Amino acid sequence: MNGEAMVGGGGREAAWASAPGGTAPRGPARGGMWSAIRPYGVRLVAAGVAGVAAELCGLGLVAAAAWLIARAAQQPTMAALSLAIVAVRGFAVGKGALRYLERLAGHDVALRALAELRGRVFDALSRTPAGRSAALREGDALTRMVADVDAVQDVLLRCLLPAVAAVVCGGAGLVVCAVAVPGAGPVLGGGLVAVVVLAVAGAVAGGRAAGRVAAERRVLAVRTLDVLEGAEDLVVFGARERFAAAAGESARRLERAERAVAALTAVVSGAGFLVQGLTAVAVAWVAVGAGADEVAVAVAALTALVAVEAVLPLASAAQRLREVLPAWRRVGAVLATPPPRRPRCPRPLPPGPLSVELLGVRVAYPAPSGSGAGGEVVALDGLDLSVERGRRVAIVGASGAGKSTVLAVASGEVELAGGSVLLGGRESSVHDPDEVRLAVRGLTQDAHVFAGTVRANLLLARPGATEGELVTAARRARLLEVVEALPQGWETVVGAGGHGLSGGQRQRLLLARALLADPPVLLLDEPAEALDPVTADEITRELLTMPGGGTLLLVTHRLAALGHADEVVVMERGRVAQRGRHEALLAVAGPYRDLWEAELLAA
Ligand SMILES: Nc1ncnc2c1ncn2[C@@H]1O[C@H](COP(=O)(O)OP(=O)(O)OP(=O)(O)O)[C@@H](O)[C@H]1O
Repeated sequence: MNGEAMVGGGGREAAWASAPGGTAPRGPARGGMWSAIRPYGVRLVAAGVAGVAAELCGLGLVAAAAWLIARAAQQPTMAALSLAIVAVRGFAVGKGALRYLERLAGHDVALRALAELRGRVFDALSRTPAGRSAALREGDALTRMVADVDAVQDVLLRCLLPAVAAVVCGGAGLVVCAVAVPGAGPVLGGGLVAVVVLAVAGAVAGGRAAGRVAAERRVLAVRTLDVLEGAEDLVVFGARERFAAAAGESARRLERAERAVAALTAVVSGAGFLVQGLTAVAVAWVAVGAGADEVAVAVAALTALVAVEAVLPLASAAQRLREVLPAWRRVGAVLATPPPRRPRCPRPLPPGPLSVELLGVRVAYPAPSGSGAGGEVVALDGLDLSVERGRRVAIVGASGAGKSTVLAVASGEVELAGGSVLLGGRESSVHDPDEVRLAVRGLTQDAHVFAGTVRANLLLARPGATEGELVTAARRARLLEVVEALPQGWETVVGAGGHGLSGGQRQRLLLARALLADPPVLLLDEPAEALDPVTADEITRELLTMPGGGTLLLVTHRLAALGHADEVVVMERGRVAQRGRHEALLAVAGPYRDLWEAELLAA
């Protein structure tokens, strides 16, 4: 989690004044995918109408042309043909123009809806609770963001619009055919039903293959990301070939699954053309048998040909729908992430440092997928912890004891499975979540260095900071000596993720940024982790003794400087095992003394 909360859903928020319970969810309206498309409903209907009209023009063109050719063979006067000639020209021009309009309006809607949807998915991913975000932000999330969201375009352009046009045009063809030769109507009806059955059968048969394609794509995305992001580690550990081979195997499995889908598509299309030809022949045969004249026979047969052709896209639409439905559902699931709840009348936080109280807090993360553990990992198990305003408290404990989760709970970044959090004496839920996020923040383990100058990275925390404040924060974080040694000082440009800085320099920059923010509750998660022990202890001492500042919750593995902390909290398996002053804790046998002795031994 990034304590700086760079990403938020503010731009797309909707007021949910009618939500019950005094609080209202914040963010985009629920309703998932359709709510992103609904604003463009008029354009979508226009695209549908244009598509239907284009198909009808095509039908009219063939029917009028058939009539014209057959009638011309009877050598009537020119006047008897003039209307049909105009109609043929009109239908031909109309078909082209309307098809163009349909494509224009359809793609316009699809692209607008995609842009809207991408923003919403991005918002939803950014507010996904910590437990779930770990899985979502991997390669799988990348697939969802890109391929799954793109699939929505296909639902509109390749499923919905062709299906509407097919149904209307098939029905119109049936009417024209039945008017030309009444007995031919049921024959054409039979052909149309056969195509619909073929479409459904193709979609059902292709469902499993489409599911395999989607699953293989996901696996390939995750493996590709592993190979790209972990390239250096893979080379160091000599595992590059193995990982590349696994990614290659994934790509081959995807290819096989896609071939299966393509083969089925070819079979369904071939069968569709066969039905089309047979239907036209059968209609002509029935028309001749019914004693219709050659004009009616030509009109009925060619209309049947076009009507079935118009319905043929149903097969590919149904198959594509089967393929994109899982993507549609996955994006829907991401969008269904409940937005943080915001009180109807948020209470302002009191000024100055705030007290923090965690009462019976329980936090459970879903067990990592693929771990085989199933269920959940309990990170905090009924934790009670109160920190008075302005106090500087160190939180220590073995790895996995729940220290970082305590910080995430205090800043409201993680969902509680039980208990409550009080800030400044009031339930934190009565405050605006954005205000809480600004008031309770600092340095998290996965804080990010942005591409830009060192100065810009620091000012991100407090754009209005003076040069003096900048220098003080940098000095406290031992960043000043780093800045002075850089070629362009504060204006030195660093790459995304701190590229161009050493691990320790990056850590100092992130700490300086957190100190510059100077919030009412400062959270620092292992701020000196990447530094040598002497500097780490110096910085810890500085953080615990610096004048001013807010309430401090400092997670650390270094105990040497904790004599300066107002209190040390020792955590074990999601609970507070011990708490008190450093000296008092050392005086009794217990986990703190064990940690201390382990540190001495390591030193
Ligand atoms: N996103 C997550 N998904 C699943 N489990 C998680 C997640 N984050 C933390 N956990 C689990 O919750 C427990 C507490 O994690 P936490 O990060 O709070 O421990 P910690 O004391 O800060 O550890 P460390 O000192 O190693 O940073 C651990 O068992 C961890 O595996």
